[in-house]
Amino acid sequence: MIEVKNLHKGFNGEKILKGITTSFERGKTNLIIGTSGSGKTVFLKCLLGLFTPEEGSICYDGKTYSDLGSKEQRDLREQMGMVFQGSALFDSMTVEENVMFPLMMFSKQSKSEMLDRVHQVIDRVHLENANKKLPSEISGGMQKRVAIARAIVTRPKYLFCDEPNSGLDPRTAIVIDNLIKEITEENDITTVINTHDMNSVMEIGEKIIFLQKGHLEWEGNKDQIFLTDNKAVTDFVYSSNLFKKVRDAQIKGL
Ligand SMILES: Nc1ncnc2c1ncn2[C@@H]1O[C@H](COP(=O)(O)OP(=O)(O)OP(=O)(O)O)[C@@H](O)[C@H]1O
Repeated sequence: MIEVKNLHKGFNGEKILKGITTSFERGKTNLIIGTSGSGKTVFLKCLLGLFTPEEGSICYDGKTYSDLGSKEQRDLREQMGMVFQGSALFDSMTVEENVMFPLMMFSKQSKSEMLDRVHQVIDRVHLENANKKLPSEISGGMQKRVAIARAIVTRPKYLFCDEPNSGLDPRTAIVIDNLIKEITEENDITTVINTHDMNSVMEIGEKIIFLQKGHLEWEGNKDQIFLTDNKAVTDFVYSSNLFKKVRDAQIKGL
């Protein structure tokens, strides 16, 4: 579980995050949504320990990051996995080498133990026939699977995903969402996903926080989001004509 209290972060005198308090449960897919520029990526980078907040605290299963020494902070960061926007795979490395990379950096296992683990996660994301391929030889959806495999190969307690669906067709996007949700449940990971995608909200939004100009404007789950009358949230949810039409059809009883 991650507990965030009164988090403030700014740059050059401009306040970006303005006192965010929330929590993310273990074994659940937690989503951060909000309009462009609302501070979602800055928040995710604070959770990853990449940005130091000016005020407030982030507590990971009882350990408050700012209270830890540099070695303990490093140990904690090694318990975090990250799926970057656009996958961020190494072009010149095969699928297997990409997935192996974090183990080479952080693990003291033997090569054969590492390879066993790499094959285990590659199988888990259903890429068993792509081990020796380069990223350029596989589809965008498969590249996301590699990125997920690489993020979980070190058995992280915390998984952060920045727009894991970007660039995918709607059907593949849902498959990737559900893969992240299944892996989160199976491994009891605290997963936090930054997304713009209303399909993701409907599919895997077990907890959703809505940021607006650096404030936490609303929080709830995928059912509650359709019941709220918070205008900022409804403007976001119904910005798509599809959702507007579904809502109008429901109101008319169609
Ligand atoms: N390293 C930085 N230095 C200065 N300003 C920054 C930095 N990172 C982000 N910002 C500013 O913080 C604000 C929020 O940016 P952020 O990337 O968190 O928004 P976002 O909600 O993720 O937007 P989007 O959905 O478009 O990715 C923006 O005004 C941005 O310019």
